[in-house]
Amino acid sequence: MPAPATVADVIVVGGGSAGCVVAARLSENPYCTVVLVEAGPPAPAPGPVGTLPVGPGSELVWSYSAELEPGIPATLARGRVLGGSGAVNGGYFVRGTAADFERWPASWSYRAVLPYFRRLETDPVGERRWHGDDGPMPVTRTPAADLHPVSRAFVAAATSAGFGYQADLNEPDAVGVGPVPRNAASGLRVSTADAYLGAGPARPNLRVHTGTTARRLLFAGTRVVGVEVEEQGRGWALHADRVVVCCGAVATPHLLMHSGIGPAQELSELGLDVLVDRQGVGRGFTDHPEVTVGYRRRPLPHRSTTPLLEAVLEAELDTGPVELRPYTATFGEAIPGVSDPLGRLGVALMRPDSRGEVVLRSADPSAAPLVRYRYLRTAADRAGLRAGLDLAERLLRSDEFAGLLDPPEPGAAAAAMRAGVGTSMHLSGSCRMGSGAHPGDVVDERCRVLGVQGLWLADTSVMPELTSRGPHATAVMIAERVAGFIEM
Ligand SMILES: Cc1cc2nc3c(=O)[nH]c(=O)nc-3n(C[C@H](O)[C@H](O)[C@H](O)COP(=O)(O)OP(=O)(O)OC[C@H]3O[C@@H](n4cnc5c(N)ncnc54)[C@H](O)[C@@H]3O)c2cc1C
Repeated sequence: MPAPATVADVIVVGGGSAGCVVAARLSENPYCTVVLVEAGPPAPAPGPVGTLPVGPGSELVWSYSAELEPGIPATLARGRVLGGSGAVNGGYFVRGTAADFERWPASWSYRAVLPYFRRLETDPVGERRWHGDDGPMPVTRTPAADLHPVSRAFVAAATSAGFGYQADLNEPDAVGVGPVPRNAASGLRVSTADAYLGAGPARPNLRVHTGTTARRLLFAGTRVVGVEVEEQGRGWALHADRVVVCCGAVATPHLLMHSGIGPAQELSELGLDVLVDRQGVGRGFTDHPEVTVGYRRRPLPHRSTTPLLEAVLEAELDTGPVELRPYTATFGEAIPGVSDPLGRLGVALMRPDSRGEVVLRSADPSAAPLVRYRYLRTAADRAGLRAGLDLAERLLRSDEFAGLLDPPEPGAAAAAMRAGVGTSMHLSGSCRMGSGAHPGDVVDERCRVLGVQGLWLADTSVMPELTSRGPHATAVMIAERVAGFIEM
């Protein structure tokens, strides 16, 4: 017997990095009733930002089948817990740059989004005109004196190689090497569930349903009227005439397609009814391909008061085309269930040309889609990544690293490239924002789904171009902004 239907002013589907923000901001209005639906469990107690609970068997992630290049399979993790991917991620919290937002519609210029970046954070570092003093997300950096020896050697090697030192990587045009801003406090990761929902007393006008999975959006004609959900095997309905989908860049296009919004031919071939033919749903996403140069570490004389695993990534180098990430822990130390004894310097291509797609494999909404990356399809992408790997090899062989590691053999960069590409897990842009004139546009500049009424998207799926930094801080900014568009 189905449970009774529930009615609210707004339903937010997906309680991840963005969804928690949207639900919290909308429910600041006591006259607006909000229901937040999250498939995963409630937020766990904040854990050390240097440990990522995403390894095999983790109960806090969705595992998707992915194909990075034709014939190169991979498993892709995304957060499945209140707080979403931001509750399990590496804690690097770097904004997109001013140049990144020049590639977005003019209404999302850096000038337009800066107030939302400031509103979401408390960051005592840097010039006040760029930063917020009283926002929910704490932003911290490892002090220079406490840097892990690997981070310290990396900063010294990069500056000796001619790269500028950048104390605040969240300045609008920041490039160079410097400490990584993190969404962490006292070494513990702070997700948006912690920062926006955990703080303060529960609000009577906000109901949070964890362990509840949205299967389909419900429509009357082309107006959204609610969401069909499943909780412990029972299906029931939630009703509202405003729905905000925040399921992340894989699950948002999946939910839209199962609701009849997507490439008509693909939906019809699976026997799904087509409500609106939108070619861009699931198509054209980008992510930062990453290849690491591995090395054998020597025993490290880490004498700071900072615990060794407080942060996996304390410092980084942004050159523009690539980002170099000197991980301070092996992946075996950082990810429970993973076995990898090598130290690693990651190299990620930050403005790749190659585009991927999220493809339905079944008409059953509980069946996971396939994520096809099509990484490194262009010569420019391959050359850009290769140049970054050569730089990584050079830095690791520099004097600054002497004594910390066995320098990689000459040719390590080429060998790393041959060994195959990995992913930064920054998948974005699978339901891109635009004017509506382009067949690939899925939402307008206020993030309303084109062709239907009452439906918004607010997560990394809407990014028209992936930022040249990790997307987490930008996801929170998008959520802050979209909440303002919906306010009752
Ligand atoms: C392992 C890992 C490490 C990363 N490290 C970094 C990093 O250090 N820095 C950085 O900038 N970025 C990082 N990222 C990327 C970043 O965390 C994400 O891009 C960002 O958190 C995405 O936010 P979102 O709101 O779009 O989606 P998510 O945070 O993924 O939220 C989506 C939510 O929707 C829920 N959901 C999905 N489908 C349904 C459904 N049908 N019904 C109900 N609920 C549903 C999910 O369970 C999830 O909670 C990392 C990602 C991963 C996976």
